[in-house]
Amino acid sequence: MKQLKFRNGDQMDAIGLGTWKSEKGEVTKAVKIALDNGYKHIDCAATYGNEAEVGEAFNEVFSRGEVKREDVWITSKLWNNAHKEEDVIPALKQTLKDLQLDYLDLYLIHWPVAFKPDVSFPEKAEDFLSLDEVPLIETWNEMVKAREQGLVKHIGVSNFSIEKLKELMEDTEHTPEMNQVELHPYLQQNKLLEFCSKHGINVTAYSPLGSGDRPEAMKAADEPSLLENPVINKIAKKHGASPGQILIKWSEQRGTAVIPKSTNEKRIKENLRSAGYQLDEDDMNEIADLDYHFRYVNGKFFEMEGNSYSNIYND
Ligand SMILES: NC(=O)C1=CN([C@@H]2O[C@H](COP(=O)(O)OP(=O)(O)OC[C@H]3O[C@@H](n4cnc5c(N)ncnc54)[C@H](OP(=O)(O)O)[C@@H]3O)[C@@H](O)[C@H]2O)C=CC1
Ligand SMILES: O=C1CO[C@H](CO)[C@@H](O)[C@@H]1O
Repeated sequence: MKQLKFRNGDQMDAIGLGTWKSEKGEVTKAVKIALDNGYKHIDCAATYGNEAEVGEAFNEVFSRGEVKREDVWITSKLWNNAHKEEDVIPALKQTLKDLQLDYLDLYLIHWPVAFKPDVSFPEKAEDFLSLDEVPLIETWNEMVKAREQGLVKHIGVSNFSIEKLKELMEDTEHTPEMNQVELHPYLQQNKLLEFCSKHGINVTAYSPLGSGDRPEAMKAADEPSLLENPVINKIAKKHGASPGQILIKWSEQRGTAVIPKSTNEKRIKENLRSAGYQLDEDDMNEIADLDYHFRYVNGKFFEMEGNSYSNIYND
């Protein structure tokens, strides 16, 4: 499997396990299966509501001693209601407590969007704070402090467009080390990848399989299926792989990290085995033609009449 290199020489396994929508009753088992079967990279977030259950798996596996904490890359994310200076490190400490860890490998600002501290998920325009009220640099400076204090090894962002990255980088000498964004054959993010590569920012691909288990309210009526795409299925047949494995391999082969979510034992194992395939030039060219600029996780749920957020992705 490919490794992503960080500026200080640290390395991260390209394929990790996602945990959004993994039910509390299932996620402990899923993370244990992953770690016992060779995963060395787990993606978490406070807003997934299951960090305590993920932490039970870490505690059990690390105390058994076969897999060591220092051999696993653990990412989590600062939720949008803790962007204020005084809220960032307390939110991180809560995540560390829930995950039963002393440090994270990577901590990300989840979105370039801020909510009021008592809002978990916004329902109306008044639930938001504008980026004039809580500038991203205020939040970022606390992320830098968290890294200086050793609470996290690396810091980065998520759902940041090129414009948002540029704005932040104008205000700081501490360039983000990671941008985690939606990325798959229907949203290939070529310009963003080029920008990130130029500035030494690693990229992680989220929703690589099309996020089929998202809440219905987040789905468009006529959205295209990645797993059922005929080109992906033809390439899968050619290699004796599953369509999911081709989608995961495609991201890994392009040099990004990729974090498919599963709580199913067979698919957890199958997804890690994606690394063993190799896509040839014809496969890569055919997949390159599928870039429809289509988003499954549409930031429109943060764009409300009367708030200051519009066109979050600068599409
Ligand atoms: N930073 C951000 O804003 C975001 C980050 N993320 C992160 O990325 C992760 C992955 O994205 P996510 O949106 O969950 O969706 P994915 O694209 O990973 O799709 C998950 C769905 O695919 C199914 N699945 C898993 N493996 C296979 C397979 N081999 N073949 C067929 N179906 C499969 C899962 O079902 P089953 O569990 O039954 O296998 C589930 O229904 C998240 O869990 C989260 O960690 C996601 C969205 C936003
Ligand atoms: O990671 C994510 C998944 O869940 C959230 C929605 O509830 C998204 O905002 C976010 O991007």
